[in-house]
Amino acid sequence: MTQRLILASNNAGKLKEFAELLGPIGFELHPQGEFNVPEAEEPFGTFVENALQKARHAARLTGLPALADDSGVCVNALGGAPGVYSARFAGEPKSDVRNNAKLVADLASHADKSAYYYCVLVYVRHADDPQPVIADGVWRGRIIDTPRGANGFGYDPYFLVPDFGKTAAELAPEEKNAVSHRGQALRALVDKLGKLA
Ligand SMILES: O=c1nc[nH]c2c1ncn2[C@H]1C[C@H](O)[C@@H](COP(=O)(O)OP(=O)(O)OP(=O)(O)O)O1
Ligand SMILES: [Mg+2]
Repeated sequence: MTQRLILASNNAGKLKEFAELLGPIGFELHPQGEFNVPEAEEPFGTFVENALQKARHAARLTGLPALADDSGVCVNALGGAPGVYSARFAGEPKSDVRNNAKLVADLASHADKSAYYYCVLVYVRHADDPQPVIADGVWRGRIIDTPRGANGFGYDPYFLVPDFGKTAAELAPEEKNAVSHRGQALRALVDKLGKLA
């Protein structure tokens, strides 16, 4: 049986990855934009609080179950920055180009380029769901200063994945989904939903 689900995101890169991951396993996905849901506030200092806020916001405005993703890149030499502030690292309005330029500049004087992507997903059955389903994922790599690849989104052209010798933007979509922070989190979430069903 297919399950209708609102994706509580306006990020086209995320929406594409969710469609690739969830479409084939029986979810009928609707980006929140289809319901004219505006972007939720993300005022918190933790990924999980922001994801919960986004999921509740979409569920409240649509009356449907909602899935939200809050994610970012955490750089060890920068004390975990940009982390939860990844989307607005270089200020408003959000810009991947300026975020990546700032990341490379901030790291220039550091030898340690290690980093990881983090993703937390929150699923709510309705806005006041007392049992949100939560799962997360981590994907380790390092930041390079010259972009490579045209796939993916965000920081992907600068995120080198040692196991592949490629950036996340050089991986095919299915390769990225198989190992990424988002892919890991989503498989864990689906597993939990199955157990609850
Ligand atoms: O796989 C990824 N590949 C590249 N970059 C990524 C990835 N995953 C997260 N990121 C970056 C993009 C953005 O700078 C931030 C997420 O910010 P975040 O607030 O969660 O998303 P967003 O504002 O773009 O869309 P929305 O809140 O509507 O879901 O981390
Ligand atoms: Mg956001």
